[in-house]
Amino acid sequence: MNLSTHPIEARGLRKTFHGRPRVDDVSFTVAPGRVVGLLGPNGAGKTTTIRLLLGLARPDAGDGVILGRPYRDLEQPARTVGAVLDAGGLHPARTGRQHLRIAAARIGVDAARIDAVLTEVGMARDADRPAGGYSLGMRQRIAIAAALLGEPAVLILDEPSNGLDPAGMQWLRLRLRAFADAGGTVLLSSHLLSDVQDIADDVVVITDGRVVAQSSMGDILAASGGDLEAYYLQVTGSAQLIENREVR
Ligand SMILES: Nc1ncnc2c1ncn2[C@@H]1O[C@H](COP(=O)(O)OP(=O)(O)OP(=O)(O)O)[C@@H](O)[C@H]1O
Repeated sequence: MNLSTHPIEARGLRKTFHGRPRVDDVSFTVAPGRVVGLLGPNGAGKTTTIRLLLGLARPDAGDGVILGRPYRDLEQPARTVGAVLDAGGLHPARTGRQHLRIAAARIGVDAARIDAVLTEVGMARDADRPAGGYSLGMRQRIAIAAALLGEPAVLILDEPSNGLDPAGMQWLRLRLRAFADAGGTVLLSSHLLSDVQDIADDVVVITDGRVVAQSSMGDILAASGGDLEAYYLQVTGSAQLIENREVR
């Protein structure tokens, strides 16, 4: 295996909850310099797949592999992989800056990085307010700042645009594009198809825990008349659902 070819690899991942497979034989790869969009309806298994890749859940079968190893076996996992999972996870009494200080100390990053990432995510002005008073978008910006803190080579982001305002979304698109263009590797889940259409090089679509489509964005747009949403609705079977529910 050439380690540099695919920094992110899902190899036959399977996870069962209460006897029902919720992630079932999921395989895909993400090459350096690529942004891959992980799409699928609510409950499809995107977050579970991401948790399996990040070693936060144990697969019943298959492997999640980052730079050739399971996440937990990486020498400096949090400096290798920047992750955004749940913007709700901030302690309400701690300020944004305190969260980043704790994260920086834990992963061995110089505290001087904190001001840099706070400025980058547009949170310098609000960094010393308790997170309990932050809006969803502000919490999301702190979560993104934490992911960038260790200058990772790989970003794995679960709905990173959640709560961001249009300027924040545009900043994130440009940031992720620049990150990938500099050789970084990005996996992001999102329901915002226009966002994904603008940024992703490749798309993996999951429905009911299984990969139902994976393709380059170029091929998808060529085949769908430039419309990722039409493609998505088709491959997830949602187009049929909408037709059946159409108000006459
Ligand atoms: N810890 C758990 N225990 C039981 N069921 C779970 C657990 N985690 C996830 N599930 C179930 O697995 C399925 C996939 O959930 P997951 O969060 O991965 O979906 P998702 O694609 O991220 O959805 P959404 O777009 O709504 O965030 C859902 O049916 C969910 O209820």
